[in-house]
Amino acid sequence: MKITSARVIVTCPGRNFVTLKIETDQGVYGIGDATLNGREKAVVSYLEDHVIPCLIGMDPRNSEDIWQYLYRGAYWRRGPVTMRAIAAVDVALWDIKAKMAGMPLYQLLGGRSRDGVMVYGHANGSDIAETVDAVGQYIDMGYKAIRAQTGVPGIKDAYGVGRGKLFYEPADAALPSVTGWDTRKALNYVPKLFEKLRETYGFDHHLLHDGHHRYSPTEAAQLGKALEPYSLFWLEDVTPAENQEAFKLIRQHTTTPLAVGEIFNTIWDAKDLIQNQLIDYIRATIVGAGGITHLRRIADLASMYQVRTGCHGATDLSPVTMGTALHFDTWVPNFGIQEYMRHTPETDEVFPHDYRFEAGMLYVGDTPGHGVDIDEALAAKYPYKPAYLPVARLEDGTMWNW
Ligand SMILES: O=C(O)C(=O)C[C@H](O)[C@H](O)CO
Ligand SMILES: [Mg+2]
Repeated sequence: MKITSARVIVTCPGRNFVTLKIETDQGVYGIGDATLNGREKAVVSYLEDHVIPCLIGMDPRNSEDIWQYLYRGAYWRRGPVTMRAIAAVDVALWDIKAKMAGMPLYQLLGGRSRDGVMVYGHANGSDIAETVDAVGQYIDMGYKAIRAQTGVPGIKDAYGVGRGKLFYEPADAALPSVTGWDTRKALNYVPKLFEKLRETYGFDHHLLHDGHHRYSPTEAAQLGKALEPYSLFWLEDVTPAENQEAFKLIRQHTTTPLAVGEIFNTIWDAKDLIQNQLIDYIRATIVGAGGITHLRRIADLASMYQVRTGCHGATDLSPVTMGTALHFDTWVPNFGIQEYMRHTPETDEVFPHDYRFEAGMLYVGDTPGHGVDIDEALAAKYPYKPAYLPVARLEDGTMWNW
């Protein structure tokens, strides 16, 4: 069996997506997501100029060997561009393998470990009152777990406050828009949001919050401690994770569970955090961390330390990643939760899929493969539009982490 062609499809049905389609001499094809929000074209070039020429003629059944070929063979290992390109190839090859076997992908991974996948949605508002309402709407839709982000008085365009009710779409401008940050103001305000949420809705739902890499380790510890009475499911990316040692300090001071890893590319980014039991949830996902082949290694390492999975699932991860993640989540023994930001109806039309939401859970279908396709004719109607993620500055102009 041979790979006969591989093509990159770029489409913007409301936001940009990069998709790889691999075709074979047996008429079976596979689809993989390669979207890197705000830097999409870098992955397009990596795939078209440096990966696809090597793939033609290879046996698509050898997905492990092809993964190693692309990872070791590049010599320049890791990084978001390389690992997204590898992920796209890997997912397309698993899709082909599962289609050839006539099975849904989760069967090839080891079958079902659960009936459905608990997801969390994104509630946000410009202040506490609006955010409390938004959380209520998610509860009414049946969600069991909800991430809550609020605007903070005195902070311009605080992280996580969206333009739409059901999703947050930060990549919104042809050049990066400038947002603000003020740690003191956030530290004073965010605990009040969770106090109000628990007062209003009680303790039956899981609540989550994303610090989005903004706090220092000491400030992160303060926030974790202040949130303890409200029993969060997790506090995410509360400090940047390049320096994994920093989490030791946070851990000494708070029992609020910690989640990290949506920007991780490989097991090496997560290794010390996991082995030192400095986090509770690992957020690495299919498209970010080299596809199924690599993510399952991260999950296996995590399982030894009782760290559970919590795959990233923002709107910049295409339905192909969402569908594939759901197969992974349906199988992975140490599953924790899956993020689920709804895509626009236009995106759902371009990427027909068989997963479905019901009562706070997502369920995979039994279509052979990962169950997500691309309508190429429709995709062609939505040309690429440059869109950057914002940047963040402190009040005095100092550049901060967005
Ligand atoms: O979903 C989350 O937790 C995020 O932090 C979303 C990110 O800001 C988004 O994926 C960036 O592209
Ligand atoms: Mg996040």
